[in-house]
Amino acid sequence: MSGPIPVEEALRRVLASAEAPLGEERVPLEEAFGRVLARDLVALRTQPPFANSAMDGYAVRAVDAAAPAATLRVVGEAAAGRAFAGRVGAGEAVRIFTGAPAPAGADAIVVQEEVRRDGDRVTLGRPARIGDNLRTEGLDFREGERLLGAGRRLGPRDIALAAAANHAALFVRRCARVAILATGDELVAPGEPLGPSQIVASNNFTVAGIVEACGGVPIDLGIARDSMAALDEAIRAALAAKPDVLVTLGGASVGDHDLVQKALAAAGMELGFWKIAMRPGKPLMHGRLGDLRVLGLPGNPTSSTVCAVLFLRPLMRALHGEPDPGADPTRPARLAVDLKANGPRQDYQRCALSRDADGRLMATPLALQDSSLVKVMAYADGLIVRPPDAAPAKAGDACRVLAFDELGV
Ligand SMILES: Nc1nc2c(c(=O)[nH]1)N[C@H]1C(S)=C(S)[C@@H](COP(=O)(O)OP(=O)(O)OC[C@H]3O[C@@H](n4cnc5c(N)ncnc54)[C@H](O)[C@@H]3O)O[C@H]1N2
Ligand code: MOO
Repeated sequence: MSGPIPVEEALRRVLASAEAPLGEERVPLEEAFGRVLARDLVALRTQPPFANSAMDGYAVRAVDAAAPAATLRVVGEAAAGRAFAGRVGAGEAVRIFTGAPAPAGADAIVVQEEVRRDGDRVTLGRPARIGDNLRTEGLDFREGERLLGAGRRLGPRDIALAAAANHAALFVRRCARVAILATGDELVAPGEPLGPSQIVASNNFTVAGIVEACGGVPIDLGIARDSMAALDEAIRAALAAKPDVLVTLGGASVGDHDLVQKALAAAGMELGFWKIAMRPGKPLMHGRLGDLRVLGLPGNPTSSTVCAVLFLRPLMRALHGEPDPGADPTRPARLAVDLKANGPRQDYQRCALSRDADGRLMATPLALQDSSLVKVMAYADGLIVRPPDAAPAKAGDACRVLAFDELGV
């Protein structure tokens, strides 16, 4: 086996294993939130379909309303959903409400606060100009217009746009199914009785949450013990669940009880790579078991989380057909403290993020960086990314950070 590969190379190989986006399915609009469009969204209608009033007031002909204190005769009414059937003629006005179609002949709306009404007469407080308070047909969008591109993850405003464009259902990508298998004799589920050498499994919750944040469906395969028999059975259960991705947790390193890779190989997995030049997360494993993409995440809680953010998230974005799934997720910031030179592994330091007096993003590494610490991970705002062999850095120097809330993790 060759040595650890660089992070970029590992990401490239993980993304290559997505091959093509998952298939598409048609879902009602009510179920489209968070899904990824599989086809461009094209408007089925023009919005607004007719010129309409932006205000409650009177529809007039600007030519009649040019003189100061012009008085017009009110000949009818137009409300939202109920147009005025006639035409506004010379010296006439139509009472109109917000959203109502502009009557034929009218080319301006005078707001009601600026008129005096007396029976069927209305006297304008000031002259009107053509187009005043009118919304033109197609101001928003036109039938046939491409409104959203395939690959767009749908938020609430996108779904409103689809509704306005008269789509009752949308073609979206099938949600990636991600089976999650925790491994280790020491693990029990929260609330279960704990033996003397045991701890509570937590990584599976991080990964399941990240899967959901990426629009996927987590499939909890529970905890497998550190034996070939238990792992074989768990891998069979994983295959039966027909996931798109299998994530294993723990047992990825070199210890006598780290059997995950061996069990997967026995089940027919073709190993892609094992070990990356990064910290935490060095023993990450990637392979293929038939159609299934396998990501073996290291057991340390920080390591599994960092690997899920850096590799599982882009893999899911690729499976969902989102654009540029491997895009650099970092942004620029400044260091709040000095940092020592980095070693040969790309380093991901848990950090707090804040703004300085000038509003610049500042990154402060948290005091404890041990990869076993769940609390530090929960409290961190993000990660400072330090390239392999980075030189010592001073407070105020530029750095790159990955902000968890921006990535929804
Ligand atoms: N001789 C060496 N030892 C280790 C190396 C190495 O290169 N040589 N690498 C270290 C690094 S780096 C990491 S990371 C860990 C990863 O080891 P494994 O993936 O085999 O993980 P485990 O040994 O199963 O567990 C490590 C640690 O994490 C806890 N754990 C595991 N699963 C969960 C879970 N679902 N929820 C919460 N905590 C979990 C587990 O109890 C262990 O404490 O190996 C180093 N060793
Ligand atoms: O890579 Mo391990 O993930 O350093 O703790």
